[in-house]
Amino acid sequence: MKQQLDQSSQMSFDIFQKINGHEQVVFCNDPSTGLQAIIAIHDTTLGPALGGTRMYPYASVEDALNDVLRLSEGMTYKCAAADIDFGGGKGVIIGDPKTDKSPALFRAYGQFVDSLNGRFFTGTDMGTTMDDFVQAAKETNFINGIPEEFGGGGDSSVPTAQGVIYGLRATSLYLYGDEDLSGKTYAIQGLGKVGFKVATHLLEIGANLIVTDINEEALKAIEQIAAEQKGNVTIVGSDEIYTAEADIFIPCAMGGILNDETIEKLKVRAVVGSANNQLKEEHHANVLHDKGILYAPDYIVNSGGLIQVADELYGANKARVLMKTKAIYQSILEIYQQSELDAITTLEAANRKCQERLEEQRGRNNFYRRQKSPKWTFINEV
Ligand SMILES: NC(=O)C1=CN([C@@H]2O[C@H](COP(=O)(O)OP(=O)(O)OC[C@H]3O[C@@H](n4cnc5c(N)ncnc54)[C@H](O)[C@@H]3O)[C@@H](O)[C@H]2O)C=CC1
Ligand SMILES: O=C(O)CCC(=O)C(=O)O
Repeated sequence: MKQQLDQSSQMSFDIFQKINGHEQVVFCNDPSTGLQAIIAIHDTTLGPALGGTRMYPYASVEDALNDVLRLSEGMTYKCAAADIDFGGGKGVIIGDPKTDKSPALFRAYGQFVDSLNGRFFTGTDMGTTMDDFVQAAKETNFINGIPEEFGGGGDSSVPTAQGVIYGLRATSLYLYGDEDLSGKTYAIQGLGKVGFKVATHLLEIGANLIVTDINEEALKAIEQIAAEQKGNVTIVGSDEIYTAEADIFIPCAMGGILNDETIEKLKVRAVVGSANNQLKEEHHANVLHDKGILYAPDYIVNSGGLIQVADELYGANKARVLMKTKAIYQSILEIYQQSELDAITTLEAANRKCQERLEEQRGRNNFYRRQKSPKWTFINEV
């Protein structure tokens, strides 16, 4: 017995070390549906936690935990940067989205979300779709980004993709003195919900694309659109995307793709994409900076989806969503300018801005309670 107690106290210690900086981490286990999920709530200084739920065939529980911890922390910064009264949270479901999904699994997940009683709101992310969350929404009200006919604000990847386009325009203005995106070449990694919309828009305006995806159907679909529009698309392998001769690299798949190995290969002038946690580690922002590659902080570029789902919780308003999404353009430009002025990386410039907002608000309410709904601070600005 003694030995068992010692072991368990050792384990608790390790877990608490690992989740240090997070308020709450919930392990969700439902053997009958096969659901194994982790929900992480990083910081509710600004309001209840908000963040999508990812489904991915993680190689280990530790990988899943690492991912959800980092993603939820990113959401705290994303909310602060977008001036949204929500905090950082995220969910991950361990499983293959192609083979392990079922309506029952998402209903079981919905029950776990409901058990948090409003401390965590969630919806789609990589590997999950609106249909999945229509199932989850049968069990809880704390779901967003579902179709309008089910009471949601619709597909959040639409404003996310719009935000990426605004980020690209700001980058183009900063680098080339002209925000026009046509005629340039873009390397896109991932043609899913966000990447496909970005690619389609760029083709429509006459840009050249170099694309990669592990999903053959997505590649065929973009080829077809290019053929219809007489656009220029080159398909490359997963590794070749890093050596693509392009103006801007647009990562729209998984995180950690900007690392020692890949940055070395990059031939682009800037990186502007939707993928969360693009930098493998924070110091990779310096590696990019030293190489003269402009990095648009991911959590600012990809905040369009968050802007929409946060708005939805107060009654969806498309004009307000578009207005706030457009602000990504100005935010990105300001971050580039601040980084140049202070001779710091763009990531540091963005982080400083977020830390200031968090500090300013910390005294107000440092632990969200459901009885105290956050107040919408953004009134009649449309
Ligand atoms: N959907 C949204 O509104 C938001 C998405 N994001 C982030 O943007 C990224 C993309 O999200 P979604 O488009 O929603 O996901 P998705 O699951 O719809 O699309 C991801 C695409 O990447 C492809 N992919 C996966 N591994 C790959 C690899 N090794 N090489 C090339 N392609 C690969 C997949 O086949 C898929 O087509 C994720 O990192 C997500 O967290 C961030 C903010 C909001
Ligand atoms: O886009 C969403 O649906 C929610 C926000 C989110 O999870 C994200 O920005 O990563």
